[in-house]
Amino acid sequence: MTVAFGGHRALDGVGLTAEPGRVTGLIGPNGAGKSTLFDVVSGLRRPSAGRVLLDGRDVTRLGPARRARCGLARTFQRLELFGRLSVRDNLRVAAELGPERRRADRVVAELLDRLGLAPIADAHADTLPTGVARLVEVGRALAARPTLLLLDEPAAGQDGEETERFAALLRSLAGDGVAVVLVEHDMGLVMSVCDQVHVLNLGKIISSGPPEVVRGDETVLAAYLGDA
Ligand SMILES: Nc1ncnc2c1ncn2[C@@H]1O[C@H](COP(=O)(O)OP(=O)(O)OP(=O)(O)O)[C@@H](O)[C@H]1O
Repeated sequence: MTVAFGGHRALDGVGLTAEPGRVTGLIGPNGAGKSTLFDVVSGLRRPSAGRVLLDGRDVTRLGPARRARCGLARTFQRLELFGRLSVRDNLRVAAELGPERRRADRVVAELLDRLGLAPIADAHADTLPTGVARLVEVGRALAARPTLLLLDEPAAGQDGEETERFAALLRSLAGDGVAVVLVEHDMGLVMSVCDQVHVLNLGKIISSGPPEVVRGDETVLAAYLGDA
């Protein structure tokens, strides 16, 4: 896909595949184009060129709501929770719109438990520390029972212990068959949970491969040091 803002190409012929049962990492310096790519995949932005396929179906012309019904869910770098609602109700809103709306109560209870949020189920979202609020946003995405889950910096604001629990959650989601795409600046998390990592720089993929290969790629190091 390609996205042009005037003469500037935020994405320039970028292609990647997210496989079911795999965690796919998307990393790159600030401004590389990661969030723009999520916007194109989730339908918030039309690409200037290119296509988005979901389970082989071309969804490029579908809006975000239709794509959500096809099994796509995402979180946002800037939190988009309903601040005046409780943690439970944030999850419930999504569960009641999802494919299991008839058993929304059970979906919410299961997610509160799986994400360790049960003790704070009644807290208002706008009272939560950022790291916990991000987890609620992940929970809200999961309430839609996605087959493709896009996570935009979900671990920002989490402490070490929270990040470790979060890594286990990501692996267990992949174990359930979800295709997870992770945009994240925490390299420890990316390298420990991803099966495949793509590195974006200035709108182009400059390296792809398993974490251990990408980590040793000199082009990647140079891009992060502002040299590529
Ligand atoms: N609406 C817009 N209009 C013009 N330029 C934009 C717009 N949105 C993003 N850009 C530009 O596109 C490029 C990619 O931005 P994007 O937010 O996708 O990067 P990113 O990799 O997600 O960065 P970060 O890690 O800082 O979140 C940047 O140069 C940014 O300034």
